Amino acid sequence: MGVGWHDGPVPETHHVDLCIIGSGSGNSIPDERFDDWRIALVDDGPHFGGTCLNVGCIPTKMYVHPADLARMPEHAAPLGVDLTLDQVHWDAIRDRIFGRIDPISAAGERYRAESPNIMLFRQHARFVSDKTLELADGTQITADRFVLAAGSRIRIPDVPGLAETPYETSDTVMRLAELPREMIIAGGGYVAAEFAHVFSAYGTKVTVVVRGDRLLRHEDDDISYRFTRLLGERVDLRLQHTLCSVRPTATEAGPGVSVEIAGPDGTRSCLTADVLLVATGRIPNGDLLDLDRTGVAVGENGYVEVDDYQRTTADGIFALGDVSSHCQLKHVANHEARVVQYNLLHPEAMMKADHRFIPHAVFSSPQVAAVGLTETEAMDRGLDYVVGLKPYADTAYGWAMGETGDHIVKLLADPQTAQLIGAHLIGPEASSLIQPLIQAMSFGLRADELARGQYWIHPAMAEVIENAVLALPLDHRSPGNPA
Ligand SMILES: Cc1cc2nc3c(=O)[nH]c(=O)nc-3n(C[C@H](O)[C@H](O)[C@H](O)COP(=O)(O)OP(=O)(O)OC[C@H]3O[C@@H](n4cnc5c(N)ncnc54)[C@H](O)[C@@H]3O)c2cc1C
Ligand SMILES: NC(=O)c1ccc[n+]([C@@H]2O[C@H](COP(=O)([O-])OP(=O)(O)OC[C@H]3O[C@@H](n4cnc5c(N)ncnc54)[C@H](O)[C@@H]3O)[C@@H](O)[C@H]2O)c1
Repeated sequence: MGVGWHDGPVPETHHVDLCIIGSGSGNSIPDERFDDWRIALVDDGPHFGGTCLNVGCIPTKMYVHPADLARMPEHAAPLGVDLTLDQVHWDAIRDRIFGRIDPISAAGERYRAESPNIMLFRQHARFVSDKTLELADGTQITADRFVLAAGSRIRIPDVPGLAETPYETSDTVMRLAELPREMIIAGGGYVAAEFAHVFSAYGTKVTVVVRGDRLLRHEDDDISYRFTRLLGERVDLRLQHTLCSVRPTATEAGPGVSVEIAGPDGTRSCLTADVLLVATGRIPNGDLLDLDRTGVAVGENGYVEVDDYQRTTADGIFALGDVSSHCQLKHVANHEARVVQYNLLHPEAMMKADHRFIPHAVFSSPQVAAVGLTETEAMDRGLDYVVGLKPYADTAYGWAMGETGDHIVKLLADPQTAQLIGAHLIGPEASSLIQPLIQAMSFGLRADELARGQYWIHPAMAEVIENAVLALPLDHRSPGNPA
């Protein structure tokens, strides 16, 4: 049986047409067009269906919506409406979310297990030789084609004491038995921004420890500094602080954590809480697959290298999603899964993935959404660009909502071609409002056409997009159009 990494009886061997590693986005590949393919689907996760469904996009946003509701009294009071938040029922929120998600995951697993042409293996897999995969129980799978959809896992920082201290991650924090009274969040990215909103809205006292001078440092400066200031009004932000050490504590109230942090001048201080949430990024899972044994090259920071067709450096092996994409976003993994699916079915006429305009959104409060270049990136590239900026407060719907000027839409455009090159939003419904801007960039619509070539419903919130486009110093006259 060759180079096994297990002890035990002689294992089984299977040959299939296609082997998919990862039941997240990889699971969307087999449809009825693959009914005459023999397929092996391998996943080692505790829940079938990958990150987005079980511990990612879907449950987090199901936590965000009740958090937005819990903040309604704050939003309503300045408008003359007194609301009171009586209580947040953590167990009811949690059980609604997982009462919905867990059966979907289980049904998905059952469906695949019962599919006549699919063998489902719920084990860890790694390559032992060219196009030969070995599972934890020693089963070997050879395949004509492989799809690596193995995702990413949480990066745990090397902090003294952390390994000996109970802590939470995004994989675990959503299933806590009780709402924490106090929480320390380490990190200043997506996960920190979203959970700081969720838990503080539910009533947890949240402290966020961030290495840099702001959260969401990859956003445009006008957005990230604004977001940091606004979140700082609701939670205790320790900017420019590093984690020195962590240790478990026990008080009358129960077990907890003590975290020593150091500020920019080296001054040390101590934070305590009942829960520590580590939110310091994710690393791709390629390193756990022994990819060198099958000729798959791994590039910078451990991401599997792929070409425009999602092909790895090994013939017949494709990769998609977090294992190969620096973006680590579900809509990117979904797009790439569609590309891989097409290319498996059409090997003679493959299609390319489209990575030109990848948007993202942070579902915090306020929401943040962006696509394209930040102003700093445009400057660094030496591009000629113009800026259009509009506060929500300058639009009729902004007046209705009592907007004060904190929330903005900022656009960058090329003054020669009038093409948008970047869009950055912070404010209500940013994740939805950005869509016409993504559309304009994707289809090459000029900014002046976008503003004046269609009706914008008055006085809807989307007028802030229209007005931001009109604020770009371009010639917006376009005869014969609705406006
Ligand atoms: C808290 C959180 C919130 C998020 N929110 C959003 C959001 O709002 N919007 C958004 O676009 N993205 C969001 N994301 C990111 C998104 O979830 C991921 O980009 C996406 O799920 C990645 O999909 P994938 O198919 O590449 O990998 P996954 O869905 O992670 O699937 C990989 C699967 O492969 C299995 N696996 C890995 N290695 C092996 C192996 N060697 N053998 C067997 N099985 C293996 C894993 O167990 C896993 O089930 C969020 C992520 C997190 C953590
Ligand atoms: N709305 C969304 O689309 C969404 C939501 C959540 C997560 N995600 C995805 O999940 C990924 C993981 O999210 P995340 O917030 O964990 O990662 P992130 O990359 O967004 O942020 C990581 C943060 O941790 C900090 N950090 C890294 N190492 C550290 C260390 N040793 N000590 C202290 N701080 C450290 C970084 O400076 C950064 O602030 C994201 O990259 C994103 O793609 C997306």
